[in-house]
Amino acid sequence: MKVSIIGSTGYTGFELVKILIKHPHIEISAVTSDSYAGKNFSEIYPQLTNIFDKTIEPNNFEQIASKSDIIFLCLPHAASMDAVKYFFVKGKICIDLSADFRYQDISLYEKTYKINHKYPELLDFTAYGIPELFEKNIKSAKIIGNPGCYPTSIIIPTYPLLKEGLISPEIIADSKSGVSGAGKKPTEKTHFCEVNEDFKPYSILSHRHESEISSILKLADKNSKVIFTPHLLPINRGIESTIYTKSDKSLEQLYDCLKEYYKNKKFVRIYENSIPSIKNVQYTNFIDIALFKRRETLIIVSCIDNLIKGASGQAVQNMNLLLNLKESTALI
Ligand SMILES: NC(=O)C1=CN([C@@H]2O[C@H](COP(=O)(O)OP(=O)(O)OC[C@H]3O[C@@H](n4cnc5c(N)ncnc54)[C@H](OP(=O)(O)O)[C@@H]3O)[C@@H](O)[C@H]2O)C=CC1
Ligand SMILES: CC(=O)N[C@@H](CCC(=O)OP(=O)(O)O)C(=O)O
Repeated sequence: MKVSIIGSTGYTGFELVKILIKHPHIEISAVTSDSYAGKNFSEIYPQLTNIFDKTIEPNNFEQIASKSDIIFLCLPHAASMDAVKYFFVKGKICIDLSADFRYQDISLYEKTYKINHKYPELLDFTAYGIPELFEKNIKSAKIIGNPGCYPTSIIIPTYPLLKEGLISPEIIADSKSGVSGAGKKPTEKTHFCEVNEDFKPYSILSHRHESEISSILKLADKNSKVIFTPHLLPINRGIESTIYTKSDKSLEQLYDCLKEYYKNKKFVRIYENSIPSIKNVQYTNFIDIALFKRRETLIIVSCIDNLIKGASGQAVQNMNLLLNLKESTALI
């Protein structure tokens, strides 16, 4: 299969290239960026010198469509919409890493992102891309709304417990992310001097991922309510989420539920005797989860690499499912 990566010069694009050059059934036919068109990809990422030296192309959708079966879109929110529409009409499969196709409820998307969705009719062909939970939908979709990084770390451990009615629907998620979560372009909030040697929450009670998490968890338990507080960690990559809720079930019952739900799911690792940490998942597609309980209070700890399980790794996992390949092809 031939794939193209639109917005390839950003962090998720770079990770996609590194994964897809190892994929036995994939050829990367184009990588794009308007700012770097004409340059060699390895000039931007010298780590790939003599490994992936393809010339970067401009975002000419007609040319890209003519040489691709699958398109990964690594563009900011709103910028993806027109591209997805174009490639969908041409019969291509789109895996969109932005938030533009993550919501089935258009008004919730529009309220959260404060933009109008131009193509609500495409949502009928779209699946939310957590392969461990929505395999059937993903396999028949034409467009994958690849999840946000924080939502991935929170939804995977809580969805089964909510669905089985084992925990309270009121969830508080306290998450910390490395700075690559904010993309390659530094801002006033993310440049080195602002982040280094500091640690703080941001977007308290107003982060856009709260509605994404809530909308998916409501599929498991319609009464679920989420409070989500993100923090910026002075590290490059990785997310740790500490999630609090109540449960009158034993720790063993809760573990049994997760172990049963994810028993054949390679990338979900349930720790019973260790505490997950970012270092254990960096550069991998794993999500590591552990549970702790005192009286009625349940604490769930989960860790992912925001750029792999939280973005590009999960995107390739979704592609593998769509192509009926082994889910873990090219991924560790
Ligand atoms: N970083 C992360 O951990 C995660 C990111 N995501 C999402 O994935 C997407 C990509 O993120 P990331 O790689 O971090 O972003 P980056 O900012 O690192 O890269 C963005 C890419 O998109 C291009 N681009 C930016 N604006 C436009 C535009 N208006 N039109 C066309 N191209 C544009 C840039 O091209 P140029 O070379 O021209 O600058 C660059 O190639 C985003 O939607 C992000 O929210 C999802 C999960 C996790
Ligand atoms: C550290 C940091 O800034 N993180 C980003 C989330 C990145 C991500 O996964 O999300 P999207 O694909 O929804 O952008 C943020 O808080 O906006």
